[in-house]
Amino acid sequence: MTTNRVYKALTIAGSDSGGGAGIQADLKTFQELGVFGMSALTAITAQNTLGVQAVYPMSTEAVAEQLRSIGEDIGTDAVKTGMLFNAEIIEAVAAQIRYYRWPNVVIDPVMIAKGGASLLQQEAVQALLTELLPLAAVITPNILEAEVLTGLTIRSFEDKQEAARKLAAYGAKAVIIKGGHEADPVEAVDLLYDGISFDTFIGTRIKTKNTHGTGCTYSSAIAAELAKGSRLLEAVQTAKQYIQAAIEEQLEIGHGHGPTNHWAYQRRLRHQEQGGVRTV
Ligand SMILES: Nc1ncnc2c1ncn2[C@@H]1O[C@H](COP(=O)(O)OP(=O)(O)O)[C@@H](O)[C@H]1O
Ligand SMILES: Cc1ncc(COP(=O)(O)OP(=O)(O)O)c(N)n1
Repeated sequence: MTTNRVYKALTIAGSDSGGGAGIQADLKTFQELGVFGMSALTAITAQNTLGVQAVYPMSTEAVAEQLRSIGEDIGTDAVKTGMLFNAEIIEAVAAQIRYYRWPNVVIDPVMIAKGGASLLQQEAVQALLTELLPLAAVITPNILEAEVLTGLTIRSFEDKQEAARKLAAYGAKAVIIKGGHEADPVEAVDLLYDGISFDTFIGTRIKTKNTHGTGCTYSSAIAAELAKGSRLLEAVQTAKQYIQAAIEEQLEIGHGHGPTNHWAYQRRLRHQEQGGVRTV
């Protein structure tokens, strides 16, 4: 009997009852990319495609205890953090990551949901910068999050480069400034800085309102690929392909901003393997 090596990834994030973002999006992404997914819940949100109706944060004890359960028994090959909500949870998460020396920490600095609900208290920004960034293999802010974290106004490519350098100075090994919210009607461009040089990842911009959970999905895909042993550049390349497929093959779910499609990426790979012959 042969036993295959199982790669594991842990998401530390909030629950989205509508299934589009948060822990639900993260676990779907891990599964699709062939990684065993685990979770530690930081908050429960009552949420759907129309917005966030309520937020119920977990106690720091509950968050720390979930992480201990994983650390004492299972371990992980990568960690992704999403909604962390307050400074106390951030400190508890950082302490456990340090204690268990978990590798491949991907930080998605979730702040505000699409409808405007706050998923991170303003006073927690400093804790994110000083406690979590030094542990990060990569941090993946969108433009607004990069502005809040750096205090810069980001308008140009040079602004994005400056923001990335500033975030790397906090100790993050790499920074990706995502371009999903930019005005470019043709391309969605993400900028990667690894502390030495810059790379861009270019996707075709899809005109759609169904982009709920794109940031969660993208950062989880990076974490899953790192868990399997990919280098950061390859991991981001795969994540970009995953998110492109997940946005392009839209799902019509709910009445607002619909979710990403987690079936799309593997379907495309199968299609390519079959020499372009599409099976239903
Ligand atoms: N309309 C779109 N078309 C193609 N790619 C997109 C679109 N919107 C976002 N993306 C991509 O999805 C990923 C997540 O980015 P973004 O939406 O900016 O994150 P967030 O959900 O954190 O705001 C990035 O790779 C970004 O370029
Ligand atoms: C529980 C929870 N976590 C994170 C988010 C934000 O997800 P994101 O991928 O940034 O997508 P939008 O909120 O922009 O749709 C969330 N909404 N809920």
